[in-house]
Amino acid sequence: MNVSVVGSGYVGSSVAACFADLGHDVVAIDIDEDIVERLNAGESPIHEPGLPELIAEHAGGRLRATTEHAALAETDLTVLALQTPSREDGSIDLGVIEAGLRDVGEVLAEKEGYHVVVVKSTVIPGTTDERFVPILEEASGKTAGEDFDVAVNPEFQSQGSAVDDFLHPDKVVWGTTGDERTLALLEELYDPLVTPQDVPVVRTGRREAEMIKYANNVFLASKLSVINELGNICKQFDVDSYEVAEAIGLDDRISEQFLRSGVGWGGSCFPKDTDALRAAARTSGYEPTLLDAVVGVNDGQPRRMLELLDDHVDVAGKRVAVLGLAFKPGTDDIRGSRAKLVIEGLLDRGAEVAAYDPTAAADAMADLYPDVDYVASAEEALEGAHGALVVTDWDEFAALDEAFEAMAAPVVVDGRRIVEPRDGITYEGLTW
Ligand SMILES: NC(=O)C1=CN([C@@H]2O[C@H](COP(=O)(O)OP(=O)(O)OC[C@H]3O[C@@H](n4cnc5c(N)ncnc54)[C@H](O)[C@@H]3O)[C@@H](O)[C@H]2O)C=CC1
Ligand SMILES: O=C(O)[C@H]1O[C@H](OP(=O)(O)OP(=O)(O)OC[C@H]2O[C@@H](n3ccc(=O)[nH]c3=O)[C@H](O)[C@@H]2O)[C@H](O)[C@@H](O)[C@@H]1O
Repeated sequence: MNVSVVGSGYVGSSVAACFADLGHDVVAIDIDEDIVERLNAGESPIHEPGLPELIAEHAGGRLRATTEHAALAETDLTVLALQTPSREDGSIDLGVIEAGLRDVGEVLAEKEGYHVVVVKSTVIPGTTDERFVPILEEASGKTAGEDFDVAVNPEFQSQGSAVDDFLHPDKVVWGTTGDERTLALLEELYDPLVTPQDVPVVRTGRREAEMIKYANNVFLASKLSVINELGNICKQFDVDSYEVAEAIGLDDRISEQFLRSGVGWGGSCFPKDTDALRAAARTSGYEPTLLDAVVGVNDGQPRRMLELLDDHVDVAGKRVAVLGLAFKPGTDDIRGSRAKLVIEGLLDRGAEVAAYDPTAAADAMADLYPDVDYVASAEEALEGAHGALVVTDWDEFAALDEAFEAMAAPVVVDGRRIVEPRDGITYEGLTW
């Protein structure tokens, strides 16, 4: 089928390439000319394993990109993958997505035939019913449910494994009003994915689909804060929290996944989604006390890391290595990265920070912290350092060995349990 994807960032570019790979003709629309040029040149606009290969294979064939929203008129269905960032107070900022919806609505005004707009962005329950549908009706002059429809289809892919997650999902969620034409188009869109793998499809209402996305992310973030708090308590009692996690993970009701404790969860979504849901809950008159604590524990982890370093060295005026800047391995994204709090803590202490990440994450970090020395290798960061803080679990940090010998004071505080303790270094695990 002919599909348009509006927004070709982290989600949109992988979703567009994956739908093309599933056999659809896809046009990716973005206002960023650089992204459009790269996609049309067969290049990935982001660092994401497997994505360059898919884009190279389909660009110029089933995948094309444009800055012109008018292209969506030639498609049956438009997937919206626009950003929904946080405002200062943590609440969701709908400015970009609402502007994008107006662009879409203006094209729908001219289009003949039924069209479905699929909201893939993460939005607070009720947003599609109460804000998006009226915007589309006003911009198009048409009636939802008659001339066009809006469905909610949240995305559960993780950065660093987005392509694999998209092509092998645990579930697919379709929030609709129950309109048969809309469901038929969603079935056609997802059939090449769900039928061969028998993927569970959750057919639900739009508000429920919106909430399912938050519940999924906030539950996982909460699970991490629980294991981080347990890890902090383990450290007090000289207990290895990873042994504890391995044992409790054998209980199917707990499950082994998302039990890696350490410097905490970051990323483009866990922080913004927990904040947005807390803010929305408060506005609705409900105090989300547990979720407040979930965020509180998370914010405390980088501080604990710095305090562990303080126990061994006074870092004022000394070089300290920060290993890893991306919020997780497999991505160059620094949104919500714990490295920011770690760097800020070190700069506050008057340390000279030498930071390394294997991806282009350093370029983005340099805009925020220009005084940090961004170096080209972990070895270079460690050379002459009076301490090393391991923030991202990149595999290459596990392979570091003799590099620690070049440190001026070999104190390693590991926030991800990626470095092996060894003779010659003072090793502190954050939660073990
Ligand atoms: N990043 C992730 O892994 C995941 C993100 N999500 C959700 O998906 C949504 C998108 O997130 P990201 O892809 O990370 O955002 P992003 O910021 O990487 O991408 C958004 C893209 O939309 C483009 N854009 C902005 N206005 C436009 C317009 N009017 N017309 C066309 N393009 C426009 C921007 O240039 C940008 O390339 C968010 O709601 C997020 O919460 C959901 C699951 C995973
Ligand atoms: O809405 C989103 O954007 C996405 O958010 C997360 O995906 P993502 O943030 O890309 O990556 P995760 O693997 O979930 O990691 C998030 C953070 O948790 C941390 N984490 C993860 C797992 C773990 O055991 N311990 C741990 O500290 C990671 O280091 C990272 O900082 C969810 O896992 C996806 O399902 C969701 O679609």
